[in-house]
Amino acid sequence: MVNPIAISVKKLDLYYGEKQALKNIDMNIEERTVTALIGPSGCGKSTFLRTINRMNDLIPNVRIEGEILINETDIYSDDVDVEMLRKRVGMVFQSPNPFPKSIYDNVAYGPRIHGLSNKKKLDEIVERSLRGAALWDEVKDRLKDRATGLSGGQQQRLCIARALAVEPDILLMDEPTSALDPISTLKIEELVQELKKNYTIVIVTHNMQQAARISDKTAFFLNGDLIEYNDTDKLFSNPDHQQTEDYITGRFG
Ligand SMILES: Nc1ncnc2c1ncn2[C@@H]1O[C@H](COP(=O)(O)OP(=O)(O)OP(=O)(O)O)[C@@H](O)[C@H]1O
Repeated sequence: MVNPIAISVKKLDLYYGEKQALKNIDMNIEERTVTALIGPSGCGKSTFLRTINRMNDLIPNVRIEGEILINETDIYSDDVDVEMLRKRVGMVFQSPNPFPKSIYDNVAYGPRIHGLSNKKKLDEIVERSLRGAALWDEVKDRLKDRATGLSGGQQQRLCIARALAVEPDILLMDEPTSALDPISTLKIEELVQELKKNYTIVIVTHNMQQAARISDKTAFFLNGDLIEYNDTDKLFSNPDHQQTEDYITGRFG
């Protein structure tokens, strides 16, 4: 079954000053799928991920050419409201980064800055988001405790709950398990499988086994080029390109 396209990337180039970090990237990402971005350090995975919610806008001297269409709108056109874009395209980072606030306030943060103050509605959103991030049962009796007292794995699921609270369509994850122990990693991987029923997920990972376990499609980057974008099973068992083969068999990277 082919899902509708959630993100359509067309001839995307990105430069940091003179240096080109993404070269002519074309990619269609389907709704409600998990796409893994893999490749050696410095190949452009995180840069590419950040283009999808314009996080690179915050970096000086970045120049972007080409298009990224989300819901048929080019997110780089002048009239795009970047705050609204980031509401629809949430992001989870490598190290869990909860705010130094309570568990409740972390999750309620996004809805509050978007103007919601009704306590009952906020309570509902906090519960729904924490359930969605598979954290509710562990924290429901201590919502007023500081988030920084949670374990690393719980903090990362809290960050996922915080992202879910503003009801995004797309979730970007930049190596979300690299700072976590194996059990917390497994929980996040299971959660990703659950979340893809409702969200489109793009995840950067250094762990090829993780990409193979959790993604539907895998994109292999090398020196800013998208070398291969294929069904995950195909890419890891019978890739179309020699460079992919060399990378997944450990010949470089
Ligand atoms: N803020 C920046 N300013 C200048 N160059 C940058 C910046 N961020 C990344 N780069 C360069 O762009 C290239 C791609 O970096 P990027 O972080 O996207 O790679 P990556 O594949 O995510 O690497 P890693 O796996 O190590 O995180 C690298 O050459 C990097 O040095």
